Amino acid sequence: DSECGEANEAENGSLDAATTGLAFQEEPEIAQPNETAERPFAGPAILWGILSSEVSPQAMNDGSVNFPESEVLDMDAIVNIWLAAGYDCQLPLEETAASPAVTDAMLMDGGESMQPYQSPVPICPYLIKESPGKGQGVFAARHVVKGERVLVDKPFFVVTKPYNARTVLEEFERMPFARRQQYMQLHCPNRSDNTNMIDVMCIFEANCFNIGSAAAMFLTATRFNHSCLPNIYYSWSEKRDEIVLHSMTDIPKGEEMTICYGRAFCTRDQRQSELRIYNFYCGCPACQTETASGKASESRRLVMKALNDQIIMFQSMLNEALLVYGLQDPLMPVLQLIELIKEEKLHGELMTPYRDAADYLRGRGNFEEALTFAHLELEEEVVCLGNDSDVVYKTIEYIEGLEQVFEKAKGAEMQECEETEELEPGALDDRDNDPTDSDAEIQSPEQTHGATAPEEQKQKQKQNPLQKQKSPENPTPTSKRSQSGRIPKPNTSHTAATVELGKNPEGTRRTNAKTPVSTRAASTHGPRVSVSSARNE
Ligand SMILES: C[S@@+](CC[C@H](N)C(=O)[O-])C[C@H]1O[C@@H](n2cnc3c(N)ncnc32)[C@H](O)[C@@H]1O
Repeated sequence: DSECGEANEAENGSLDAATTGLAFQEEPEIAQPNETAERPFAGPAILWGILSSEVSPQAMNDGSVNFPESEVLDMDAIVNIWLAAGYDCQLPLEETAASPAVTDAMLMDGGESMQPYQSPVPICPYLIKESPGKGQGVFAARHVVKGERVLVDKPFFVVTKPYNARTVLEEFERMPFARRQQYMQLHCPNRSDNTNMIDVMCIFEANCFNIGSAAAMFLTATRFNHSCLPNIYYSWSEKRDEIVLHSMTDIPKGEEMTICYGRAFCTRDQRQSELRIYNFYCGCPACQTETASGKASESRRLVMKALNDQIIMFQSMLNEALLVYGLQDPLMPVLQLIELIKEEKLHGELMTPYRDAADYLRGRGNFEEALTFAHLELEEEVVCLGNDSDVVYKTIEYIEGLEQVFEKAKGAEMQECEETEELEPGALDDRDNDPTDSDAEIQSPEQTHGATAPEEQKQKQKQNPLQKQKSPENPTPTSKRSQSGRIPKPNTSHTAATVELGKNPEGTRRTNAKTPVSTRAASTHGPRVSVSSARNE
């Protein structure tokens, strides 16, 4: 039996050739594992121990095994041995160490000191077992800390999109027999007794992940069940050709680890309808709308959806259009969305609005607050994607860019202050009292977009020669308090800011694409994968 423990009901190899037009070649049985192999050790060490009998159990146990560079293991052999031996991660496990974090060093050298990800506890954090009413599921085999890399999985079956039954079956047919066996052992919500072709498609639909231009299946990642309040974030690394799963919160030993198959910013009915293709009804706390907490979640998500739509609309509008229509400050829905996401504990959804806030503030010339949000984004990314992620590198670059413009702006302001002081001693004091200079003051939308009409702005500048129009090209530091020259520490209580739509340095990242791929993060932190029917894309 395989790790899933699920009987392979279908008769492998008997795919109906007459129906599919595909020949189905029998291949030799998979290799049996070493009967004498013990199983007191975890993960790769077990496999390496099986394949290399010279390693002492003690060395494997205390982590002193050095896997020789020359020993490149054949992944197929590993998987077959692993599965045939029935190994999983049900091991005596220790409690845990600290969560990975963004270090000052990482920020100081622009990411050069970033190391390959290392698990705080070198013991497999999960086990796969029956999850009542859901088939198999993945559970915490020990206490898992926030930000741990729970799993890295390579696809074993990939079909280019758009796919159809024929292309899926053709790819299926190309796989070696042992792989087809593994495929057939994956979860099939409606397994038929004799029509394997239908089972192949049913398994595909229930288990495939969108990975950019393709849909892919994984042996272990597919075992994660869904929750609308997930504790695991998954991302697809194009470069490394693997799916990476991280814990978004601390997960106590024994708790199920879940991912979100669909969109987060929508109502229960919308979510349930999107999940229909997986043939189950989600009973997570957010879907139990008859309870008080379910009701609260439902109202939050309704507002989140509205805010998200509003942000998408703002991002597609030009500054001028916002001014003409006198629409509200576009930062406000972003800040509200951030607060609701935090209340709802949808941690994986924070990265995009944090960047949105940073972009808006940067566009406004408020670099200090932009930096604060960029740091918050970075922290979330390290938790959800790992400190070796390309996205993290890019965010560090973004922060560096922001720091540079911030420094430049401070230099310009200092120079201007000096010049003005020479001309008009005492002008600085006036400036400090000038109400138009407060970056921490909230202004109403009318104040932002109405009262600061070009004529009036000119007038203000006349009155106050120190105040420049805030724009990325002609930036003005936010206040004298922000001139410490240090990277501001993240501060979540943001009340600031009059902003205008800034130029998003990475282009428009929000999409309204009809896809179950969650929210707008797709192109920011993506390609974001989703267990979903790739045909929807
Ligand atoms: C990708 S698989 C997940 C692993 C699967 N449970 C297994 O046994 O391998 C998706 C299937 O798991 C089941 N499932 C996932 N999340 C569920 C949930 N929250 N409640 C009930 N069933 C769920 C559904 O049958 C769905 O089609």
